[in-house]
Amino acid sequence: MEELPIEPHGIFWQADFITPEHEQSLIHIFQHTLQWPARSGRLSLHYGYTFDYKTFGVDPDIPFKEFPDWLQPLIPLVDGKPPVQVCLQHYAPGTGIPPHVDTHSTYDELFALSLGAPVMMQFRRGEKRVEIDLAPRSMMQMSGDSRLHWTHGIKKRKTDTLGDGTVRQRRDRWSITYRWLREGECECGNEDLCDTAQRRKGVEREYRWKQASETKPSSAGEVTEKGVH
Ligand SMILES: O=C(O)CCC(=O)C(=O)O
Ligand SMILES: [Fe+2]
Repeated sequence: MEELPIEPHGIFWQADFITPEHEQSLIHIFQHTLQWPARSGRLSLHYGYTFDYKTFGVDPDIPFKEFPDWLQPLIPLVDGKPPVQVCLQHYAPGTGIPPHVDTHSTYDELFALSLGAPVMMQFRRGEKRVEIDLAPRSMMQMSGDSRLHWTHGIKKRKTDTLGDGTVRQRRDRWSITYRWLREGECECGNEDLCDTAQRRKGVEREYRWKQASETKPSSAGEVTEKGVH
């Protein structure tokens, strides 16, 4: 894979990860053999451990689901290891995914394979916005800054405007995201985006407040002030 020479840093790319024929056979399976949830919006099917939308981690109560036959040849290995969690998503035209970072504390490596129609993904950091055209059959890896310090999302809309001003209609798109579990804690320290940094900040805040109230019984005004910071 090659790193894209852009900001955000850390996006690695492999065009044509599979052939158009292979892609068509997968889309046929997605459309005709899989049971999708009966609702509108972005739809997800989970393999391996299941993503838990309450904790944004893996759901410990749902047993590991074996990867189906069609998924086996599409599994990337990191240091020889397959992902623990694979999510197939269907985006009908007009659907998207809100800007987010995949949970720092739970996941380490992150890959995404795009199938079907292309779509623009937006990366954001502060005021910065970078649009990346996710071409079908491309495999993307988000690592480093792109993984930890920028959010990524897909706007809910029916068209995308390309760099040259062309307006492109959205069509059905599928993505397969692959996640590996993090060993140890995330040390990125980004208090806006990292749940580990946020937890540590919370622990420290509570600890300081507790220490202050234990060692120096103070007026209600002071306690309130310490509680806020
Ligand atoms: O659809 C994609 O390419 C990416 C989806 C995504 O960001 C996610 O599932 O966390
Ligand atoms: Fe994501």
